[in-house]
Amino acid sequence: MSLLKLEHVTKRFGGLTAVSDFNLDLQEGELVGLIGPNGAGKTTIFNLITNTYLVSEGKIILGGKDITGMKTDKITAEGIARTFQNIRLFSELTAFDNVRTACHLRLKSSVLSAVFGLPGYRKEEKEIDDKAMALLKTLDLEKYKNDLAGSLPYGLQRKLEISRALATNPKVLLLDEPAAGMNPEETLALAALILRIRKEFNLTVLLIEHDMSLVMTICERIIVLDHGVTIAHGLPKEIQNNPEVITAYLGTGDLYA
Ligand SMILES: Nc1ncnc2c1ncn2[C@@H]1O[C@H](COP(=O)(O)OP(=O)(O)OP(=O)(O)O)[C@@H](O)[C@H]1O
Repeated sequence: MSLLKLEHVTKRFGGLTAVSDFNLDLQEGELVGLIGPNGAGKTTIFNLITNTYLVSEGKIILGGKDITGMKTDKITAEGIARTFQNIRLFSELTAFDNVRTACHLRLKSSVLSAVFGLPGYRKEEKEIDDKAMALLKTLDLEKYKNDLAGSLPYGLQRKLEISRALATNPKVLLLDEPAAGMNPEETLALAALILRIRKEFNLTVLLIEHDMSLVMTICERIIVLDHGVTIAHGLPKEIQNNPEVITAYLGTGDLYA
């Protein structure tokens, strides 16, 4: 079943067309890779899906509902979560509190019940603590729960970002270069982790990644962008042998990294 659709999506920044007539039909449960050389328009697509940038043209549809132009927090509530290329954590908060704050995005109690510490609010706070702890466990981060996020090694910060994204109960998870800064061993573990959380949380995943070993191993299909234009779309094997893709990457060495 189709879960997330982008129809003829275009984004212009003044005279620059960062994304041009982009189409995507993400099926429920799929893991799709979005690749392309630097500046191809990949992160812009994430920013369009989450309405961090307003589309210039086109539509974004989630589960049959048009979410184009919807406020970013409503899009989160509709079930889309993301991580960022440049990690965005509260570096002065502990790992636990980072996940807790993300869980609060789904809090149901009113401000009034929070101010007066009413039972409903206290119950919800306890549920949030439990959920945050469970998420840290899922990502093998529980032993770092009291460490400040900013003090964690890069690879662990990336995992903490994923646990924050999961805290909002997403249907669709947008991962923006989750392997950046990871060594080959960590990247291998990340591949297993992405597959595991997809299953455990019934996720549909769109993955931006420069690490081709990761993309080619775990993605079921791949979309390739170059200068905002989709130049190829297919199975990992097809993409690896596509002459246009090889040309786009020529000189970057990324495709066979
Ligand atoms: N807010 C903005 N204002 C103006 N131009 C922008 C803005 N955001 C992105 N761009 C431009 O849009 C193009 C696509 O950028 P984008 O960050 O989406 O590429 P990318 O494929 O994610 O690249 P990378 O792999 O290096 O992260 C680039 O030319 C970039 O400079």
